[in-house]
Amino acid sequence: MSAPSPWTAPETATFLRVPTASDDKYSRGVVGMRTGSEEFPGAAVLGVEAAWRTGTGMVRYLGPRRAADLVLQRRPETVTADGRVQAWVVGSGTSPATRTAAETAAVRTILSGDVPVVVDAGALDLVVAASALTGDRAPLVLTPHDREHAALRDRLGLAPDVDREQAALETAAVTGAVLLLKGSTTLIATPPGTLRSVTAGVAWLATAGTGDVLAGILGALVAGAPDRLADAAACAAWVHGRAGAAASARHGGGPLVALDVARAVSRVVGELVSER
Ligand SMILES: NC(=O)C1=CN([C@@H]2O[C@H](COP(=O)(O)OP(=O)(O)OC[C@H]3O[C@@H](n4cnc5c(N)ncnc54)[C@H](OP(=O)(O)O)[C@@H]3O)[C@@H](O)[C@H]2O)[C@@H](O)CC1
Ligand SMILES: Nc1ncnc2c1ncn2[C@@H]1O[C@H](COP(=O)(O)OP(=O)(O)O)[C@@H](O)[C@H]1O
Repeated sequence: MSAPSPWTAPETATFLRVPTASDDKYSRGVVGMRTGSEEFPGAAVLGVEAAWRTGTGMVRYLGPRRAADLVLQRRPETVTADGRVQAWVVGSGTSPATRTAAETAAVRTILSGDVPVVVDAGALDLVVAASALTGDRAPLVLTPHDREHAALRDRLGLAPDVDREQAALETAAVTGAVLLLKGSTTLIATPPGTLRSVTAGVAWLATAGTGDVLAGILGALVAGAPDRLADAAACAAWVHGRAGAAASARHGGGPLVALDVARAVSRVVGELVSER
């Protein structure tokens, strides 16, 4: 296996879409988010803020009342009515232990649809091996951190203690999904066997909620380019990393909080696209 190839700033800049005179909110892509719960309502706010800040035509948020109220308080632009979307984000701020049967059914319907889905945190338990599928399934990007990846592999019957890069490629191949494996080095593995790495971040990103922000960034990018999941994943990780660095730099290189990272995304995107 060859070493992963590093994803670069110029690749990120080229990937990012800038609206033109002929765009409207729908042509730019709409991201739908089923995130947050009574337990973790803040994750909904973080992901929605990040999606808006990445640049998207619309964010639809569908979640528990308390989370929806908090989302609207922070971002009244958000649409809380169901409707057509070009990408879904599911699972951030949810837990299989407390997920209702109705929510499980709703997420399963999304997973078996044809719109691409970012599957994070508490929805990863609903991902099955591609070989176990009897019908169609949406194109997926899975976004576990290392512990969530280990749990996913365990459930899929894959060996523990495999080299991280090799394991990422194997999980992608077995699930048929793009795998974005979070960490100080984030890996993006694809089912056919490509492997990219992203090290754009800072260690201050090791704080609660930054993964929820990443899922929002990725959802927005997928909605704008639903046929380029692996590039969207690498681009999201890169933008997230730089936003983390920018958020820390605003505080003298000190600690950041997840909402700072989401807020910094607009500037990171702006600077990248103005340089191309
Ligand atoms: N603001 C929000 O709404 C936020 C919401 N969030 C949402 O939370 C959900 C769960 O995500 P997660 O990554 O925390 O879950 P997970 O991998 O299962 O980790 C649990 C593991 O950690 C360990 N552990 C726990 N406490 C520990 C300690 N003090 N010191 C050391 N270890 C400790 C614990 O070990 P144990 O206690 O069992 O020994 C277990 O192994 C998810 O939906 C996410 O989106 C987050 O993004 C945060 C911000
Ligand atoms: N030491 C680190 N250096 C750089 N980035 C990190 C580090 N630790 C975590 N990150 C990044 O921060 C994010 C953490 O996500 P996650 O573990 O899902 O947190 P949460 O569940 O609290 O939102 C990921 O994007 C990860 O790549």
